[in-house]
Amino acid sequence: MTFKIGLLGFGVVGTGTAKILLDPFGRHPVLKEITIGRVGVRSLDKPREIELSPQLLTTDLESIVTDPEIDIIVELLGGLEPARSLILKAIASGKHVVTANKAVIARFGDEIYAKANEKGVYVLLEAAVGGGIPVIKPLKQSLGANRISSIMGIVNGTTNYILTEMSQKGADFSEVLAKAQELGYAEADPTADVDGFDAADKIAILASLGFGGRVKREDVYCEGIRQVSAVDIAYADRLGFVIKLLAIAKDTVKEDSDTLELRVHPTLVPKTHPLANANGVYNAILVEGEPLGQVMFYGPGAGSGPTASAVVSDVMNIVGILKSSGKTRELDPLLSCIHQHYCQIAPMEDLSTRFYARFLCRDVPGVIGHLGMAFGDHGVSLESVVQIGIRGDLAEIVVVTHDVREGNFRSALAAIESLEAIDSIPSILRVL
Ligand SMILES: NC(=O)C1=CN([C@@H]2O[C@H](COP(=O)(O)OP(=O)(O)OC[C@H]3O[C@@H](n4cnc5c(N)ncnc54)[C@H](OP(=O)(O)O)[C@@H]3O)[C@@H](O)[C@H]2O)C=CC1
Ligand SMILES: N[C@@H](CC=O)C(=O)O
Ligand code: NA
Repeated sequence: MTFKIGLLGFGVVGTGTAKILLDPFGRHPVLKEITIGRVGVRSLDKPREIELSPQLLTTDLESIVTDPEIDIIVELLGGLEPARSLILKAIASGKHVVTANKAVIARFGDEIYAKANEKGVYVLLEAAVGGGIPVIKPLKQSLGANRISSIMGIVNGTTNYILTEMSQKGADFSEVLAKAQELGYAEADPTADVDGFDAADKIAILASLGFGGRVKREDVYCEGIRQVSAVDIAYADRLGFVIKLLAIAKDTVKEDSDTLELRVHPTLVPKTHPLANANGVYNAILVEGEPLGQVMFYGPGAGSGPTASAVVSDVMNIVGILKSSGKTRELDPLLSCIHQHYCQIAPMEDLSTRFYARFLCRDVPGVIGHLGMAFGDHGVSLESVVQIGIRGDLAEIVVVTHDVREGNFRSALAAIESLEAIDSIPSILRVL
């Protein structure tokens, strides 16, 4: 039996996917039954890493998703359109879909899965989060017996690569970003990586799987890494932390409500924490549930081969189902998506966390006292106050707070900003 896939996109991940499919020796035998039927690209003239028969390549992507010969559509275009419309057309034509496109799923997942369920087809997305790390399928299947209380991790390879190079080699932000683009880690528009949008897409997807409800993408609070400076990386290091872009989804069960914290931001992570040692393009996702406790998924979060590994595993899963149960059976509820309700998201001002803040102060007597008083007035207690340096004619003061309600911390900052001794507050970061 042979199963034909229609590949939409033949870039970094599309090429990696074709490489695996064209070289099945030593891999799972089911791969020998999968062939590439058509490949959709934007430009037919572009030089390609792999030579495919020219008849396979087309710029008419619609003809691929409606081709009766194709069993599975693999969407590796990126971006919102035409990816969304092509996925919907593929579903309407009765095709199963595999996608690596977190941007589309995080925004249009409800529409896509509603149509897929109506049509009785699968839409699998292992490559969309954590690249090559198996995390979607474990969340859907292997961890299904648990009550998940938190999912927290490093889910963007590009920014982790940038932060690692900055902190370990003192590298310059834009040079490292260019290198990440060269290595095929970054999105077509790297703003999605740098400003945290890609990580926000991914945590929206993970939260939906872990907490069993739909998540509106716009509900994810999101800060990127642009404001992380070499100065803060160095202070963090002295204080025993590394700075990581964390994506966090946490159940905050209170007496009368069950809400989720949902956020992406650079975070000071204690060097002893398991997430602190995921460096470079590696991702790490720490899931906590009852009764399991903690489990961590770790591995390459981006790049051609690792991401293609996840794409092809999804294709194989669908082929396995098609081989064993034919095309007419009901969808497996552990592989499909059946959520109906939307998760309630807690407002950021109610978040309780530690903060790191760096102040530039006029070196007048008693400035630390003024800072301490302003914090105290708003119920913010300080874990450490470190007056470390002099920058020009200004004193640089770094504080780390105890856990504090974000709303209180922001009110304290507003009061501090108006103090005569305060020149500016160049950085505010959360601490794990
Ligand atoms: N790169 C990575 O490490 C990872 C990527 N992903 C996701 O995988 C997907 C693909 O990413 P990646 O391979 O890096 O992207 P690339 O930019 O390398 O490749 C995109 C491919 O899609 C084709 N394409 C894009 N738009 C159109 C269009 N409008 N019409 C026809 N063809 C089009 C391009 O054609 P042409 O070649 O002619 O330009 C190219 O072949 C994205 O959703 C990304 O988020 C997920 C995990 C990791
Ligand atoms: N641009 C993304 C690619 C994988 O999802 C990243 O850097 O993680
Ligand atoms: Na994955």
